[in-house]
Amino acid sequence: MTPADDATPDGRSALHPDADPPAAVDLSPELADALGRAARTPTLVIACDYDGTLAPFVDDPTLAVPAPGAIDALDRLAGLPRTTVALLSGRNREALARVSGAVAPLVLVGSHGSEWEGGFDTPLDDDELARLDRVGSELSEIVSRTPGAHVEHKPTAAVLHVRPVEDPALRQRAMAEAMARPAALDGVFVTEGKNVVEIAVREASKGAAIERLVEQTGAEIAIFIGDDVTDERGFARLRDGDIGIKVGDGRTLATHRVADIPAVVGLLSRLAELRG
Ligand SMILES: O=P(O)(O)OC[C@H]1O[C@H](O[C@H]2O[C@H](CO)[C@@H](O)[C@H](O)[C@H]2O)[C@H](O)[C@@H](O)[C@@H]1O
Repeated sequence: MTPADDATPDGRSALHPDADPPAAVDLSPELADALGRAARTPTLVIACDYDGTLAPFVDDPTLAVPAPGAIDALDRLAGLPRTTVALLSGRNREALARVSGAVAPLVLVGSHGSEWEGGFDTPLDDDELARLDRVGSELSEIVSRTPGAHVEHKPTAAVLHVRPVEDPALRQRAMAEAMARPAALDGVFVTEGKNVVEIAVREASKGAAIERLVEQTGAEIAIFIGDDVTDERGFARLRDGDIGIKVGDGRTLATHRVADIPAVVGLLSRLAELRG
């Protein structure tokens, strides 16, 4: 099925009719203050990670739809003056568009910040293509011996997924083999995420993507919300006065934290009310 096959007349995917927004959420006083400041700033960028931030984790990445109210809150914000809202994901851009159902004016940035509306700034050269092919083959060989595992192929990376592998020993073995072999090749960039090892032939950073959004818009404040280790590269590049929000547990460079995805939807809705 192509993206157009399941599109509704407004261009949004029929996979995700938006549901009612969640109940109001309790925010820390510090985060409530920060949102107030963001609401009053003339030009604002809001960048959100996707999986684990707007969409709950599921075994099949093609079925990871947004939480109820998430896209609605982002749409409300994106409809406000001088407010740029981006989905900033490790997924390739086409997959991000399909699962999220997000359409313009929401900005979609894929492949950990390196894939924009016009594609990649520079296409892969022959060496990179050959390396990507080898990484994909080696991961496929590991998958052939690991029931439940699968490989996700992206324009600049291949990803080993082990979330559906029931046996923890097999899961661990597959991850270890990926780290010992394709991830150890010269010229690859490795990211260990939640039940995934991603092996890319191009380096990408969500931090650089946030900086690009800020540069394009002249935003005084950028908000970045994310849950995974890859999102730390985004938090690390925020400026004084920007607002980093970590979702869930774990060490982080973010200045604020919320418990879960419903809290993300709640804070986005609150921000839309304050700025609207
Ligand atoms: O940067 P993100 O938007 O958070 O994307 C990170 C990776 O997300 C996807 O994998 C994760 O979600 C899957 C679906 O819920 C889950 O099965 C997997 O275990 C998670 O790691 C996506 O498939 C990857 O390509 C992204 O890099």
